[in-house]
Amino acid sequence: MSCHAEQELSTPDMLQGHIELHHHLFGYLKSMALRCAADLGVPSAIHRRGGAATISDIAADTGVHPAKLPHLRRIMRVLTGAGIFAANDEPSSGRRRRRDGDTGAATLYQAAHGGVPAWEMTKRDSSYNRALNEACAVDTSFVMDIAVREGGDVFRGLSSLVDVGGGHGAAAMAIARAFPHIKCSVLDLPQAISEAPADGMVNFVAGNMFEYIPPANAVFLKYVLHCWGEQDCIKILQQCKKAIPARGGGEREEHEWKKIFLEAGFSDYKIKPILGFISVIEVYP
Ligand SMILES: C[S@@+](CC[C@H](N)C(=O)[O-])C[C@H]1O[C@@H](n2cnc3c(N)ncnc32)[C@H](O)[C@@H]1O
Repeated sequence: MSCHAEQELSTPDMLQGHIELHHHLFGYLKSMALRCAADLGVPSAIHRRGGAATISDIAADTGVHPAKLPHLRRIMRVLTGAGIFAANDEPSSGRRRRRDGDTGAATLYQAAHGGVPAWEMTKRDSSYNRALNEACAVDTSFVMDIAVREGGDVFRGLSSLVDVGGGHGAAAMAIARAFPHIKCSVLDLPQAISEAPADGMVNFVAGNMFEYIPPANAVFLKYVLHCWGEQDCIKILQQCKKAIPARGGGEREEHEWKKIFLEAGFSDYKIKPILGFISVIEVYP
């Protein structure tokens, strides 16, 4: 047996490894989904409909509550991907959004933990808190080093950034390493911030993103919004918007000028350098 751990791996190899790890991590989903479909009697329901049924038909015939339709749709998508069922595109099959109220009062996590939401559990159970923060940090530092290398252009031109729900700061640190001039902060709940590594690279702020986000040129959110229903996402994004100062006058890059010119109705423009960094911009109607 051998292992490639000592070798320098290319980005595609690293990403392939990451995908394979996720396949193992979530491998149980297929068997759980299959068991769920069998317990609900989905195959018989389809059979009784002559071999083809919509998700709504299946829900009606198996007694699945209408509020759980998005969940049934996801289970069927997993099993279709696994080749157990086949799908024609239903008009609504593109909808993947989770809405507040879809799941009733509690999420699956809450149902499995006596009604306690995940971020309340991190406050109550220090070993769970540590495990979750460390797991996020390890995965995030791996992904972010690659993301910054491959798509780091989005951070160019920023002087400050706040990573909201940034945990132990792995993403903010990757950004700060690649762009040392960007003042990076992390906002997270006190139980996450209290154990974050204080290396001076990143400024940690304990708080609640529903109440206040420290001001910065840009707000970064990674693996945060997917934890929340629609209404909560809107509240978080409203706080994000408040944190980013409205843009007044200032220096702009070419693509930013281009957007303004085109939105103003001009058809084209030309930038003519004339002296050092001074240029003339011609704008054509
Ligand atoms: C799934 S983790 C993602 C962590 C990090 N962004 C990453 O990708 O590794 C979600 C984070 O949101 C934080 N969080 C949850 N509720 C929060 C709130 N009300 N205010 C600030 N952070 C919150 C959690 O503590 C946790 O660190």
